[in-house]
Amino acid sequence: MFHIKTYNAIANEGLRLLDKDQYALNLGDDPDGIILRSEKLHGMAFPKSLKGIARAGAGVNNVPVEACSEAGVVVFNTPGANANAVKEIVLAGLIMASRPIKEGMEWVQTLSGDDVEKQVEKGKSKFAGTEISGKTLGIIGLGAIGSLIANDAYRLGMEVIGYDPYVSVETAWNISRRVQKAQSIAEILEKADYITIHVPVTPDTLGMVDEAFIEQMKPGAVLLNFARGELVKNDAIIAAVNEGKVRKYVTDFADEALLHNENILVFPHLGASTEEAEVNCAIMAAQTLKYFLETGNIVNSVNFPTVDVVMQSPIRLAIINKNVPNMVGQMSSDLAKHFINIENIINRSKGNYAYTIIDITETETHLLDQVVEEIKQIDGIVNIRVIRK
Ligand SMILES: NC(=O)c1ccc[n+]([C@@H]2O[C@H](COP(=O)([O-])OP(=O)(O)OC[C@H]3O[C@@H](n4cnc5c(N)ncnc54)[C@H](O)[C@@H]3O)[C@@H](O)[C@H]2O)c1
Ligand SMILES: O=C(O)[C@H](O)COP(=O)(O)O
Repeated sequence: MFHIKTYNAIANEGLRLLDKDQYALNLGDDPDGIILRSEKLHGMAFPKSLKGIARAGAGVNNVPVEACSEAGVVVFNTPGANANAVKEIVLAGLIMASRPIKEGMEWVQTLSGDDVEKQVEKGKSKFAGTEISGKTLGIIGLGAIGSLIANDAYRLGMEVIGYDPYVSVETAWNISRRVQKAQSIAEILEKADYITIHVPVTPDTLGMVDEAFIEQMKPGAVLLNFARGELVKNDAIIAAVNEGKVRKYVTDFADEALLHNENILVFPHLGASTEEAEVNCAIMAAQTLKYFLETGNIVNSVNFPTVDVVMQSPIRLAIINKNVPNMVGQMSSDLAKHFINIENIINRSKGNYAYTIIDITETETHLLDQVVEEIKQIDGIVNIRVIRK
């Protein structure tokens, strides 16, 4: 029986993939796996039982990924599962920044009398706006979300220019050839009337929108941030909006300092909050975690390499080890010493850690226990799991 702890509202369509005879949800304090959305796990003491954390969503900055690697906990996310939802809200943000739709709708609710129609026609000129068609959209980060926005904004008549020095080959194939590729962020800032950011928070991107960034923007440009609040220095953007240097700031990340400013549109972190995205994310998170717990195979992990091998042998050893020389050699010689036959072995690394899968022939329990103990003693082994077919 695997124990799974959930945080936040995880759609049932995902949770019901965890069959009741094999999985217990939110029982006890020793989970094998966690499924969560934006709950912050920083500072959490990991129980020894914990093997994997699945983020039903894209951003993993709420999970202490480095500490998870050290503890041998595999962290997963759900690439692309909520990208369409974010794309649609960004398109809404682009239009809301261009036309005072919300203000106009609020105003019309204040009217009364049998000449409402006449009042509307008289007063509506206060709510005229501009169109996005013909304007230039600069996109920073052309991953799952940025690439969808690029294609649709082009279809809506915008000139689109994107910047992403690490874009994946798969995503690059899906981006329209009409989308121009910028060589630098400066090129985006120089040309774009609207700028939208779709990068993760990393030490490189933290606070990337600062005074120097804003200084390079076209006067009166609009900034949209549906990626993370930490990417933008709030003091800098508030000052720029108040001076009129930035026409509107549209963000999905609330902060008291951003509220009650008519030129800052704050959404309550709604980017991924659609029925479809919540279901997609929950299903992908549950499937990925289940696959890992049951087979040891790793897909969609942010801290360990992809290792996806059909299990044909009766016993699999799934080992997390430091990425240092001679690990595989030492594990193999421990097995050889006991005449245990290796049928398949794979070792892949990512950064400072590696993942090794060793499929072996049927082995008596006492012998298996002994060799597992020996492998555990090798300097650099973080943890080892025995999975039976
Ligand atoms: N508002 C929401 O509800 C919501 C929903 C989903 C994702 N997000 C946020 O959006 C981010 C992006 O999501 P995604 O699904 O597109 O992720 P993704 O991994 O598919 O794409 C991120 C892209 O950013 C690029 N990148 C990384 N560093 C960069 C840099 N310094 N300059 C330019 N490009 C850089 C990567 O190469 C990648 O192509 C997530 O990390 C998350 O923080 C927010
Ligand atoms: O990174 C993400 O996927 C989003 O920020 C979604 O967050 P949520 O699952 O809390 O809505």
